[in-house]
Amino acid sequence: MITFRDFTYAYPTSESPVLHDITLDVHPGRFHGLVGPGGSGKSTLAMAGAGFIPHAQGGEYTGDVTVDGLTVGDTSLPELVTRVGLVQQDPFNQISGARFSVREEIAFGCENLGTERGEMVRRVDDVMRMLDITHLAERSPYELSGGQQQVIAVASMLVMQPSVLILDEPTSQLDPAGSRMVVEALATIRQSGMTVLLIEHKLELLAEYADELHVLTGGRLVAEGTPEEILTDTRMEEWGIGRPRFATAAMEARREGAWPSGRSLPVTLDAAAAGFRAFLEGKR
Ligand SMILES: Nc1ncnc2c1ncn2[C@@H]1O[C@H](COP(=O)(O)OP(=O)(O)OP(=O)(O)O)[C@@H](O)[C@H]1O
Repeated sequence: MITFRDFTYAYPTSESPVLHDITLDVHPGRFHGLVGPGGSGKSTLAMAGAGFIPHAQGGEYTGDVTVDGLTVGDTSLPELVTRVGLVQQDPFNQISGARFSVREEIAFGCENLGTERGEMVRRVDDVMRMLDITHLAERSPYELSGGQQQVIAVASMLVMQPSVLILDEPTSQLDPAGSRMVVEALATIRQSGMTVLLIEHKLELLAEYADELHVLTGGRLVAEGTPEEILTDTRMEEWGIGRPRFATAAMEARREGAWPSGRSLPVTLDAAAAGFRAFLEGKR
């Protein structure tokens, strides 16, 4: 579990705080999504959750962040790394450089944690299967595409089985099928009790898989709720986030009188199809 309590933070070179009064609970076994326009502070919040802020970045903060009850500011990074994994935005920066093959790269974190060898091999195989990268096992991580490196970065964190996993746009270089596979794997893995916080611009995927969404604009949390509540919020355009295509299509239809009256806007393809079907049935 991660908690933020009245957390305000400024980088060493910032003139004013980048995050303001963040109070947020990310619960075990729940899949939380974080959305916000560019520059709203999402990556900063991710780094604060993983302890890179303040330990690696420095800066000034007030308030608290805790991971599994440990106050991040008072806990060393090596201690935090055993509990919380961060998949950063640029996968290339996350490759250790210390290993030759994808299999060894994925195992690297477990080796550092001292995981027993048989257990480590089993976990690496499981994660590669889950993310459909078994065929890349003997390749060098450096000769892979950006999208493949992103999947390797996710695998390298999942294999350590942290109690909290924070991912900063892990699908930005992936095609729709690859993106869905990664987000689906996160939704599956959280059922084992892992806490997941995903920063993601692909709203349709959040609509389908997340339990709860948080909206960050200008360094402030301005809304939270279910995907249905957040993604159909009339302020989504004003916040610079947009909305799922299915909600936009239904809004257009509603303006034309072609959406069942009183029915809420859909955020998934299935909900949109059901709405249009209900409208057509009502016409018969
Ligand atoms: N190392 C840094 N030092 C000073 N300011 C920074 C640093 N990193 C980010 N910022 C500033 O903090 C603010 C929030 O940036 P952040 O990267 O957290 O936003 P973001 O929502 O993740 O953006 P994006 O979606 O574009 O990745 C921005 O104004 C950015 O310029």
